[in-house]
Amino acid sequence: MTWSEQAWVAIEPIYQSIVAMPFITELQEGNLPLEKFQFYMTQDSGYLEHFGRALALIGARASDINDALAFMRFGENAIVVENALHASYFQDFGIVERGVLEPACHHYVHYLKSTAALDAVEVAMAAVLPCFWIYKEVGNYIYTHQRAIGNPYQRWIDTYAGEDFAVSVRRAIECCNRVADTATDYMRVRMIDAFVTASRLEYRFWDSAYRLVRWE
Ligand SMILES: Cc1ncc(CO)c(N)n1
Repeated sequence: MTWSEQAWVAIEPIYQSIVAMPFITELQEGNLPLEKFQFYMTQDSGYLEHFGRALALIGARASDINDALAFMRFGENAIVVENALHASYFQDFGIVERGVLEPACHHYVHYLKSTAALDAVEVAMAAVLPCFWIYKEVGNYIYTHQRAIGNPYQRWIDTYAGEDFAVSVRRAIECCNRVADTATDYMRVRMIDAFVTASRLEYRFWDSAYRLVRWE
């Protein structure tokens, strides 16, 4: 089994709980309450900025020059997408400002930034992989299961179900497999742990948006 196949087996139960969660089923049906989507969007805007910074840092730390370039581009892209959110989605969905990072988002971005800065670069690459891979799978899942015509959230679905995003996802998976090939067993296990942790944080991110969890 490749490292990525092993990693996906480890998160399969988390992935199954994600696609069953009300945030996802209602997004798919187009009946997710606006307030919950607005909460998600503001948090995702903050998330993407910091995710972009973490990716650029991983790029700076990557040993292979092509991996460095790939991660720097991923980082740039995350921030470009953040700008697009600000420019269009914020207006479309009546969001005035981003606001503070609420607990789930705060936890996730700081986990990614500290892992990118202080852990082995292989572990950092594995920690950011769910952000690519789970979104791709969830985007495809919603796209194939949707029935609603005129879903207000269609553009969001199309972004993550689209081929442009798929290319980045394949590249990120390939990179993790390559570094895992020459890593020690201990390092491969730590990479899996990071992949599982970030997947749990993806679950939390959606769940907290659905429940509108804010700082006390
Ligand atoms: C929380 C989260 N994870 C992953 C992505 C996809 O890059 C996103 N936009 N938001």
